[in-house]
Amino acid sequence: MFYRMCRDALQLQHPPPASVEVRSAYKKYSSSAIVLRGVSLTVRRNTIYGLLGPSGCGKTTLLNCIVGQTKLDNGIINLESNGIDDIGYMPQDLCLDPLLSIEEIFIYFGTIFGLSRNEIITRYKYFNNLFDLPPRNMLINNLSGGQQRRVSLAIALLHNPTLLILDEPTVGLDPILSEKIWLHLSDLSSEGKTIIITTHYIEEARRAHTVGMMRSGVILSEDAPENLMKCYGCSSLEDVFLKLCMIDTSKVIHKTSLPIDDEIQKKLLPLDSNKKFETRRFRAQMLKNRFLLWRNKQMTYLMLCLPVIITVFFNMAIGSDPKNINIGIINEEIDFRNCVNFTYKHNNNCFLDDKMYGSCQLIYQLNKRTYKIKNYNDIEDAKRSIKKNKIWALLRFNFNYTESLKNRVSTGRDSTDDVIDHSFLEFWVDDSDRYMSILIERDVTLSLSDALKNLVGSCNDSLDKVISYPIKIHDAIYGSNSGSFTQFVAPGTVCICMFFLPIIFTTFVMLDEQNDGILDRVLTSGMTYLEIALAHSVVQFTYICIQAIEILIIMYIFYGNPFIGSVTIGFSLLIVIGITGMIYGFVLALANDSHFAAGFAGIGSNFLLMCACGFIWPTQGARHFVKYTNKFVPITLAIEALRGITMRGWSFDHKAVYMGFISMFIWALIFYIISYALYKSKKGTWRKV
Ligand SMILES: Nc1ncnc2c1ncn2[C@@H]1O[C@H](COP(=O)(O)OP(=O)(O)OP(=O)(O)O)[C@@H](O)[C@H]1O
Repeated sequence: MFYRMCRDALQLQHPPPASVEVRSAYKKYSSSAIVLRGVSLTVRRNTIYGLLGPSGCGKTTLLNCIVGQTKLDNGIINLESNGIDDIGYMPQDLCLDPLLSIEEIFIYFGTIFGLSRNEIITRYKYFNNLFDLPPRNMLINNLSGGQQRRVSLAIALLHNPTLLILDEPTVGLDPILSEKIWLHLSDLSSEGKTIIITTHYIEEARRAHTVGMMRSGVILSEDAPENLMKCYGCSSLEDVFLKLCMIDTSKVIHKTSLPIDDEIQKKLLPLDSNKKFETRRFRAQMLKNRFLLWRNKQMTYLMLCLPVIITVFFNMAIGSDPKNINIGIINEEIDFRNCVNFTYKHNNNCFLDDKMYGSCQLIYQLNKRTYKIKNYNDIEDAKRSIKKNKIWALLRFNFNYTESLKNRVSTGRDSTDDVIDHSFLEFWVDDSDRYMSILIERDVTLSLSDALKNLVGSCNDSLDKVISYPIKIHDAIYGSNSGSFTQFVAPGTVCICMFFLPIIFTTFVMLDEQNDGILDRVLTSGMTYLEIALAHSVVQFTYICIQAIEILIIMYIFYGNPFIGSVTIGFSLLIVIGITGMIYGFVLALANDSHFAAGFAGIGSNFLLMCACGFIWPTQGARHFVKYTNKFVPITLAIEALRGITMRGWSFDHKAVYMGFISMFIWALIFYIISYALYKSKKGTWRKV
């Protein structure tokens, strides 16, 4: 009561109009974290308003609400300023990109606010003089805490805004510099600026025109410092604050529910009415990207080298048949060391007339296919060797193997059971590695076929035909008859590379943006998520094009994998895949708050995708529901399309090719919708809470 009378007596007759008005502001982060409990304050035009209060009382939350970064649950905020460019906000933390230099930070924020390069340089020189800034080429990361705060303050003042909101600008600074800052703020207020400043140093706030004392989410008192001291009969603001706390604590602390009157914010705050896209801000973001690419050369090299490394390693490691495989032989018809004494090759000999051994012929053919032969006498001993992985397979020739073959060939269907039995080659294999066992079986069968051809030699023509398989294999319609596994997997590898690399880059770059409040500060400067995403897309698109060219050159020119279709269509498909991967990267960045979680989600989803997309195994071989759903997995149809383009020369008019494109467009659209929905639902850094 006494205070009110005293205040009324001291009140100015015609106070300046309000520049910022907050009425009954309520904000809670959760039911147990009510931070603002009906804050009301008035900041007069061209004055300095010192917002004082202990740590955690809600000062930063209130400032965030004023700049529009955080939304009130209840209450009204009225700002005199028209647009976001009218506000200069210095957050409590640094919130500046640590990898940029001071000069680059000035250029970045200056461009956001539409300053010309000359204006930026002039402003830099001015602040350099005023705040004694470090050399302009120094990285933010390498500055001391005090130097960082000075740069941060200079950035908030850079575009000469009418309303300045400064969250503890003097914390940690030496007294001379704090003094300089306060003097400068006083000059600014007399030049027509309005300033809200928070500080822990209560006495420092004596220089403010008005002081608001805040505790537990309410303003306990608000007046000129000298009025407060006079009315409360104190000699310092510290004492006033102590007195206020003792008077009001009980009233304030227990007031936890929201007010009944539901007056909500009606007037749009500058951030809300900000345009979604402005060329100057897009240009600023592009500049920042360029600075960061230049600074972060390691990342740039990695993005350019990774496709090359993956493609080279793929061609070196995958698809070639294994060589020098150990195979055991039990040869009962002749000591295999003596094979060299007998005719191996087709020498116009006929095994019906000459002394030739079928076992020796087969060993010769296996040697030609680089198999290493190990001799065994005992079958159990040889099987033990298979179990110990010393040999992969075992072949056993009966003591009269060649003789039985001769009889079988000569007597045909009249051959006895013994003859038939002894003419069989016995074969055991280690099937724990299915691909190896298939290869060995194939090679043994082919070697046997070649060995038989040599054995019959020039016996007579019909015999040659009788012993060969009853099939005529003509030239392949697509591909070659001797196509390798590499050629089958190459399109899948290319598509996965083109899909996966943009996912990693986009996810990590977009998550980096939100690190340490950097995004918050930039958004508060007016930048929008759309501008950031578009500027990133330009960089990513450039990478996608370069990566596609690298991969095509290495996979199809350097390593000579078949590519008989249109290069333009193949290249376009890779670009579409890359763009879809990029949009999926946005989804991961929006769906996860940390690099760690996004990394897991990215690697996990890609692993699933690789299993189902037919990259390593034909989709027709999938089982159960995967068989019916794998074509709906991203890039399955794109891989089929690329295989059609490269191996079969198909063009756009072929269903497989246009379906590959259509499927990628649909997935891009789905990812876009998901990322948009995530963005809309996102609270915190990306959107206002
Ligand atoms: N995003 C959030 N979610 C939940 N609680 C939050 C969030 N941000 C702030 N708080 C809580 O709100 C309270 C007020 O925080 P705020 O940062 O506004 O205080 P402050 O007065 O600025 O403190 P200081 O001077 O230490 O910066 C704190 O208890 C804090 O833990």
